[in-house]
Amino acid sequence: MSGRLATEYAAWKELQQIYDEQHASLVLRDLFAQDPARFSRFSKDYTDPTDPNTTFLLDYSKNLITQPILDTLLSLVREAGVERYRDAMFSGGHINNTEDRAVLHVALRNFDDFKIQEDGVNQVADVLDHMRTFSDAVRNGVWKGYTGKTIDTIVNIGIGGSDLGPVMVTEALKPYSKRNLNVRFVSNIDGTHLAETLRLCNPERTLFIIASKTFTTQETITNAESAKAWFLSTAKDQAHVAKHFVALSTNTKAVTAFGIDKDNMFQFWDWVGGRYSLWSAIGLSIALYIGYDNFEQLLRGAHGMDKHFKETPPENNLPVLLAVLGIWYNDFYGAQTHVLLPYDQYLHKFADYFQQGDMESNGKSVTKSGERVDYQTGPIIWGAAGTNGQHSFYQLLHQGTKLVPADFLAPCTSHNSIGHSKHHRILLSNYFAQPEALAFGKTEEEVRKELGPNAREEVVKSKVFEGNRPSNSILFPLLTPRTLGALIALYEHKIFTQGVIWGINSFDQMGVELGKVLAKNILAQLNAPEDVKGHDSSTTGLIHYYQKYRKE
Ligand SMILES: O=P(O)(O)OC[C@H]1O[C@](O)(CO)[C@@H](O)[C@@H]1O
Repeated sequence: MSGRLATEYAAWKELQQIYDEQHASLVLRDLFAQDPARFSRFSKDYTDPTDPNTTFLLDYSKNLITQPILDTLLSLVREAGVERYRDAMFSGGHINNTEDRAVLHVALRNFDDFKIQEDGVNQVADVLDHMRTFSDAVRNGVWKGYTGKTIDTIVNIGIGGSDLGPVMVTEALKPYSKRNLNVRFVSNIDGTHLAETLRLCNPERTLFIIASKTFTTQETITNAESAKAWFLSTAKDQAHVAKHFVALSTNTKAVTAFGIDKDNMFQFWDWVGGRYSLWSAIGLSIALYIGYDNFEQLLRGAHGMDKHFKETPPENNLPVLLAVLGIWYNDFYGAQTHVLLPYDQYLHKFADYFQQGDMESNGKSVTKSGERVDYQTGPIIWGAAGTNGQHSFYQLLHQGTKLVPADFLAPCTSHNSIGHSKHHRILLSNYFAQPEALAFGKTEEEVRKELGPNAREEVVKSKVFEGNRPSNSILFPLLTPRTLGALIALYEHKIFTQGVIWGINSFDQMGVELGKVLAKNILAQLNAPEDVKGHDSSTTGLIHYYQKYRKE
């Protein structure tokens, strides 16, 4: 167990010194002017080691780095033992030290390549087989509802990692779906989410997937109970539940207590973290929606990236490069956030997904050995699909006072070539233009030249773009299941690498517990004003106000 403070590393101290001495002179305009080979120096073509057709380009030349800075960042990787930790993860080491668990989402997409020893790993193939058989049966119409009709709607009930991955991937891979099968997601405990979804469902033709690793999550279990009540209000007979409810969980006892047949349960294991679980049985809604073969392609794409991450030295290792660039801004430039900007409508949930993936993993302030960090850890992740973001928050990205490192992602070819790809050409012209504008800006001199000698001073100043705002660009031929798998795994391993450098445990989520406990206590006090006890005056006042105005 490492858990060393990152500030103790020699490379960290060196980076601080480099930042102090050089940051004022790290100007992208100059760096590009000085080095005509900057793009080829700081970009990499990725080719899946298991499939030459899965490729993408990572251009990281528009970052505030020089080769010596990058070398020092990579020394930090070596000093922090990233490679050792990576190997420990891949071999089933209990790197989730607070919960004493292995971290083996890589075993879910391994296809017998890496040798991994851990209970349950030898069952992965069986669960995948179960998923294949079941999803084929539903998609082919062999699996029927209680009145003999085929299934036309899947409703996944789950939250957090049991929701966000399937939501993101089913949106991203919509072109691969069988269009006569709808997939819907209910996550929020707010009854509106379930009610509005059920309005769109026919109980005779709806399959509910109850997705919960623990099968104790209040939101999911409450939504599942209400969905079952809704179903039984039409189906009447409890025996019909078996044809319309399946469970994805590690908790067999709770699943059977809920009334779901053991045969209709898809198993996974405690070494699969919720936010890393879309590759497991939690991906059943994905397999149902896009077909098992496409789901397997997604897994294979992720496996290719796993192999790259495991076998490539840091200087050519794409997740490692993204990780250290993030650290450079987060810890030395003081950037608080990182924005994900996919120029692909199908990826419109990508940032939402990695909000949990990154922030639940690296939003920690003590090291693995329990020491308070004296530096910044995980950034705030946010974003939106281009070009919508441009008409919303890009003003701040270009001219605001905050530094927001950005990742731009786009496919060279769209799945929808309407207008002879006119839309896509316009979209991509923006994808190319925005990082350029962020990096190189527009000088006062350029503005004056453009506006002429009579321009008002305040107008001139307002039109200046300082530039020097860093970004990465990721460009891929087409958004396929395999490419998406690779991209997700790229970011997963970036998060892993950063967590190791910061010395934190990226695989627990203690920070979500306190609110849950307080809510449970408050729920028992909501009936009468005299029950409201043990709170501060603000919380008490808020609950009293609610009690005065609520209607059942
Ligand atoms: O799958 P479960 O056990 O219902 O948990 C759902 C989510 O709740 C959390 O534990 C906390 O938000 C997440 O890590 C997890 O993805």
